Amino acid sequence: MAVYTDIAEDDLKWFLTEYDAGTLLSYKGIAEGVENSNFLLHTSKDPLILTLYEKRVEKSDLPFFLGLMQHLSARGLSCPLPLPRRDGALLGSLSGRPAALISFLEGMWLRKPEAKHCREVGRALAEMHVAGDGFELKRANALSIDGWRGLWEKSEARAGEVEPGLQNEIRSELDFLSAAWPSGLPAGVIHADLFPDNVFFLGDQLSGLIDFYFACNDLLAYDVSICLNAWCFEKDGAYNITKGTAMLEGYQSVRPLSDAEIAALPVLSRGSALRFFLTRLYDWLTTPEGAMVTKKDPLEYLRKLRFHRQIKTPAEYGLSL
Ligand SMILES: Nc1ncnc2c1ncn2[C@@H]1O[C@H](COP(=O)(O)OP(=O)(O)OP(=O)(O)O)[C@@H](O)[C@H]1O
Ligand SMILES: N[C@@H](CCO)C(=O)O
Repeated sequence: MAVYTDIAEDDLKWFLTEYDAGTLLSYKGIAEGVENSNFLLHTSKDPLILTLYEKRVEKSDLPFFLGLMQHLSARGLSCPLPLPRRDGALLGSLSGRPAALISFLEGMWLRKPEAKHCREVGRALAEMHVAGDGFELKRANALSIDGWRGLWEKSEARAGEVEPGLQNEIRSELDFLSAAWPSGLPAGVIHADLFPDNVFFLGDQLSGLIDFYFACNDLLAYDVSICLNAWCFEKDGAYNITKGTAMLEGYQSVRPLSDAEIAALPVLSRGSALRFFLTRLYDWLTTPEGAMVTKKDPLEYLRKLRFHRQIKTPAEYGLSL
């Protein structure tokens, strides 16, 4: 569960005096999520989410994340909107942590997404890419090609505990990706973590995107590859081409991919599978037993990486070329 930092009611009430948020009626910790501590607040006004930013989030990145939500929301994307304090700041401090209040988004995430939902996600991702245009702050992607080797080196010595022989496989994958990584593709603001638990639906209707705390500037098609990995595989590890087609059609109904972006999809998908493999592997090896966080299986992403490695043409993702 993700409530790393507890808050005292009096501290919270004091914190809320800085905002025009109404009076506090109740608050409770939200178990989901792994990065930050989240609380649902009921007040005499609208419900709110209170987020305390934990140690993996750089404080200097918070203006980018919060400003981005404001920017996207102003352009019509359904995403949480940070509530400004009375002094105009978006960020405050509570229980020794940087803290923000953001609007509560209705909906819930889908445990078993279908192709029709993948189409909606593709469309929303493209809408986010278009809406991100003109956002002035910049944030490099620390978890892209230049960051992977360093991340791998932190786990390499113990990687054999997860699967024997991993060292050679990952080293040659890193060499391949360093040589083959595309340049010159369209870039902009990407979400970078648009997994099912970060997309809310009301019935079959997508109601909004959350969790912009990995957002950064990078290749737009890399974000598409993250979504293919996160949405279009079945629990048994098989790629579902119907979901892939729906996702890519949804995306291209808003922002058509260029030939160069399509050609790069297999390499980008290998990269994004490796990225989630590496962060999961690190967490797997370093999170103490008994910690109140559900550890995510790194091998799920190793299997996806192996799938992308044997792709012969991007048509295999479900694109009609
Ligand atoms: N604006 C919001 N409206 C409604 N619920 C929200 C909102 N923001 C967060 N939540 C709730 O809090 C949970 C965790 O949020 P979030 O995914 O941002 O946390 P996180 O710790 O950054 O997680 P992770 O990076 O693991 O996805 C969500 O699954 C959702 O239940
Ligand atoms: N979405 C990530 C975790 C949080 O960023 C994963 O599934 O590994």
